Amino acid sequence: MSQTPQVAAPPAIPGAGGIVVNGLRRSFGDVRAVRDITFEARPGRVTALIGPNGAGKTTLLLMLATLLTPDAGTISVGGHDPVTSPSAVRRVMGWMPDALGSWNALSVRRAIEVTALLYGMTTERARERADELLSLVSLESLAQAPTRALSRGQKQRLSLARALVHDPSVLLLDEPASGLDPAARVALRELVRGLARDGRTVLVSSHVLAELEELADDAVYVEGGASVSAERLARAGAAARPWRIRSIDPAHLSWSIADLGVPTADVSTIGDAVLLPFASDDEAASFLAELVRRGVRVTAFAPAIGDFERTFQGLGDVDGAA
Ligand SMILES: Nc1ncnc2c1ncn2[C@@H]1O[C@H](COP(=O)(O)OP(=O)(O)OP(=O)(O)O)[C@@H](O)[C@H]1O
Repeated sequence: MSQTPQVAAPPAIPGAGGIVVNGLRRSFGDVRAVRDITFEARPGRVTALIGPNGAGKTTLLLMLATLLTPDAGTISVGGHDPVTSPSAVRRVMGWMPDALGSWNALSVRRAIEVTALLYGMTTERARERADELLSLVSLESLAQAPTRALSRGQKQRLSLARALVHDPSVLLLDEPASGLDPAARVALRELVRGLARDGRTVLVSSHVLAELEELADDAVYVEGGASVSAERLARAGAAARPWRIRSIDPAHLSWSIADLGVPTADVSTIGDAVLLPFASDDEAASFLAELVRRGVRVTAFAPAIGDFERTFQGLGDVDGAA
């Protein structure tokens, strides 16, 4: 992705790359879909947008993508305001919606070319760009297929190709991995990480937290239309999380756990692994040392859930407004 943009974007505000959102609000009639969202997504990093169903994520993305006007608050995308300078934002921003739009009759190649033409590229350059992107998202073999014939995962890849046509510096990805098979997910992760490494700002919305753990550097949590405060996040992130423990001798492991005074209610099993909650990494490390000291032959000892998931689950347990 080292293409020179074919459409020169107006100069962005120096030092104002990335996405900066402050006090954003948007209602639909009586429904306050977004009531107070504030966050920053920085260039060179992948930022996860995390929240339960109906939290306001899609409404937020639509406002960032210039497709919906906020009722209040400010937005800067790559240094431009989507409300006052929507065309400038569209030039620097690539948007991958959670479902590919129509254009059913067009071939895959043509769908990319037409997008490139809409961004003002010449016919020749649009063709070249289609070649580059078909290869990038591994759709060369389907270049002539009508887009209606694509599977869900193939449509996702075409959608990503279209979002990248104009080599944007800011990328908004809504559930990008949905429908992708495991190999395509790994390829997507590597592609997105590479795009961020090159200095782009990437904001990814997904419900699959395990996937975001491997993809994102930072996270913004949204709940009931509002971004969650740093203070609440810190409390949620401090909640105990389960660790998965395995041993060559499961009976010795179980017996030692009981002998160490762990309440039975805290112990659960998945297959041949034991799950135990620890309040901190320090507590987990001490417990492991004790197991080893007792001669338990431990083969695996690791958190069963990642940081994003622990925080997400912890938010359900801590009190207080977002
Ligand atoms: N056009 C609309 N008209 C009325 N209500 C809407 C509209 N769009 C969204 N909403 C409401 O706003 C709230 C936030 O919706 P939004 O789609 O932004 O949530 P989300 O976080 O993307 O949810 P999900 O994770 O389920 O996709 C929901 O209560 C939804 O019903």
